Amino acid sequence: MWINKIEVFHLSMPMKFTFKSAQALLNHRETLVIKVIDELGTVGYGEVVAFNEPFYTQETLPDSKRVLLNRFLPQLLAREIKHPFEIHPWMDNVTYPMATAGVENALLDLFARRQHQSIMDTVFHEETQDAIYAGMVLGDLEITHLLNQIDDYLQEGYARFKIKIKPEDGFFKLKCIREKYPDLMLLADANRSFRVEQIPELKKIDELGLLCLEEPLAEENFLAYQKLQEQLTTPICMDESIQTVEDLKKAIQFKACQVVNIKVGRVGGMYYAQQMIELCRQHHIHFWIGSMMESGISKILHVHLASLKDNYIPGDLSSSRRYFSEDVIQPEIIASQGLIQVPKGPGLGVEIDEDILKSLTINHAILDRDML
Ligand SMILES: O=C(O)CCC(=O)c1ccccc1C(=O)O
Ligand SMILES: [Mg+2]
Repeated sequence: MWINKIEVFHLSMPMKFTFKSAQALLNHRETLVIKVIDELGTVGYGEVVAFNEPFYTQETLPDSKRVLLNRFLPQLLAREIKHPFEIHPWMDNVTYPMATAGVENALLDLFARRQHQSIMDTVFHEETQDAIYAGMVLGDLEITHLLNQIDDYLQEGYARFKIKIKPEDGFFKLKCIREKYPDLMLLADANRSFRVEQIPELKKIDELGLLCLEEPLAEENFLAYQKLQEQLTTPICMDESIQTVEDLKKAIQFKACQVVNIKVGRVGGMYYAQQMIELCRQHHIHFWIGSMMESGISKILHVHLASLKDNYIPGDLSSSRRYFSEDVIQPEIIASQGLIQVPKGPGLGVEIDEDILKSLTINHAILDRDML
């Protein structure tokens, strides 16, 4: 197939509240939506989920946008493609995993639509669930607010909660939650905020029966993680510490973690996400699906991935309305009684509302094969 036209929509989505983690404050979300159109007029969408600031990983949205418009997208228009994964040898997934993933995801959506297949059926050849359990992520909130939010979302049907923590009060908050809800499915994400001297705090957290502890250490070496995992019963979960398949192999070799949070953008696309899932399966590492406060285009892809039957826990996947007052996909994502339906149609299985997409766009670029 040939890609004849590519559109890049730079979105700015106002958030309904300010999200706070150990590393960042976020009150609006910018991403890039990539729309690809082939010679038959088939359309596919993908999203580049880099943040404006490098608080999570190194790639920033201005970097992704520059490399896409100057290099990746003109190169894509210039070659025939038999399968979306063919882009990986020449797109730089180490420096620009999120840009690469956005392009690959758009091509996969298009490719699957061409084949009249769901995006999961084009990549994985296995049975999947029709619905998945939703999971709520709560930022670093003041304790009474945090407990109230848990009450509210429990009533809405959410059963799994992830709390963003920092060294100063992470144990205190988790202990309060545990006292009120002894059986809650609970995990914590420290986003690399604990220094090695603060390991005693992590040992206290270890007593609270968490499903896993995500990215506890500021230390970026797997030996430190190995030593920590030896001292903890709670499984350590890696997120931003694993960006490439090589990183995952190293983490396995070091026994640095027992669990991996998979996000398609962070790892450079479904091609790598699938390789990582297979590696996890071979080495008895648990995996589950994260999220990045993105629009429905990337989030619904993660809903699809979370439909693999051996996910360790429900993902960071909640209703579109949790963060945004409107979503660019139709139907939007709805967690009802704690469940999200997995779309069945071709590609991502959802339609894009171009009116909403355009209303959220702050910059729009069009590349055409005729212009090469
Ligand atoms: O999308 C969500 O619901 C929040 C998920 C989350 O915690 C997160 C969101 C953006 C960047 C990094 C992370 C993370 O898991 O560390
Ligand atoms: Mg995380």
